[in-house]
Amino acid sequence: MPNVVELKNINKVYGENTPNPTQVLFDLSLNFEESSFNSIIGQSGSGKSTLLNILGTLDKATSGDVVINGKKTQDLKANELSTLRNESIGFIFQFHYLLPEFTAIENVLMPFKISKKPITEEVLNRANELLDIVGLSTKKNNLANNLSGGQQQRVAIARSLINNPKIILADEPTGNLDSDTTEQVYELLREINLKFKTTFIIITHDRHIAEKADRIIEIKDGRINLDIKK
Ligand SMILES: Nc1ncnc2c1ncn2[C@@H]1O[C@H](COP(=O)(O)OP(=O)(O)OP(=O)(O)O)[C@@H](O)[C@H]1O
Repeated sequence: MPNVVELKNINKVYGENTPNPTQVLFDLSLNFEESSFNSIIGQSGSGKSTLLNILGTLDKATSGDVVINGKKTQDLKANELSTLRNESIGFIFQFHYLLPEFTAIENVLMPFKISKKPITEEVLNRANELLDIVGLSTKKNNLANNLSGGQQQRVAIARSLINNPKIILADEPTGNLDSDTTEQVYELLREINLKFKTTFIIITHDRHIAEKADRIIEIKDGRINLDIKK
């Protein structure tokens, strides 16, 4: 399978021009194949979120290259970068950031509303299909506020898929959920991975969950400590 994301010699220094710069990523290189299901583990403070933010072009590396879908992101202008991000990458966070006063389906459609893109019948059908896939077809019109934590995270998963991204980046997507719901949400992510061939890169502190991925990458002190492909 071709690579969908490539990181080449990534260094990240926070507070570069301050008296106390801190380097948190060291010459890190990683490739992720199309349709792969990857987990990233590592101790608190090892650099996982920093890495994911750089992968998702939400943050810039101090040096090194990030290539997404064959495009070197450093060469892109801010608007080109946000287009690439919107079209290619979906994000799932520990805290789902749903809008509580909007319904499930309105939240799924929110990326379109925010970017003021027209909600065509095709988009609406996709939102409905995604809510079916995440098991919420009967809750489409419920306010996000009135859904359980697991259901809200399912809405966030559906929302991350509305643009049909090639890549989903997830930072502790089940960090907030009990263990049964965690299992269910992971099963769901795997199902989506197989159905849509979406590449998943998931940070988790849960080793048991990490073991379910095709590949486990452990970050330690800003470097790759383990890279196990099954
Ligand atoms: N904006 C920032 N400015 C300065 N230092 C930062 C910033 N963000 C993160 N750091 C530092 O960089 C290091 C790596 O942080 P990061 O959040 O990437 O780790 P992590 O592995 O995701 O941790 P956790 O599992 O606790 O979320 C930490 O020492 C953190 O304090």
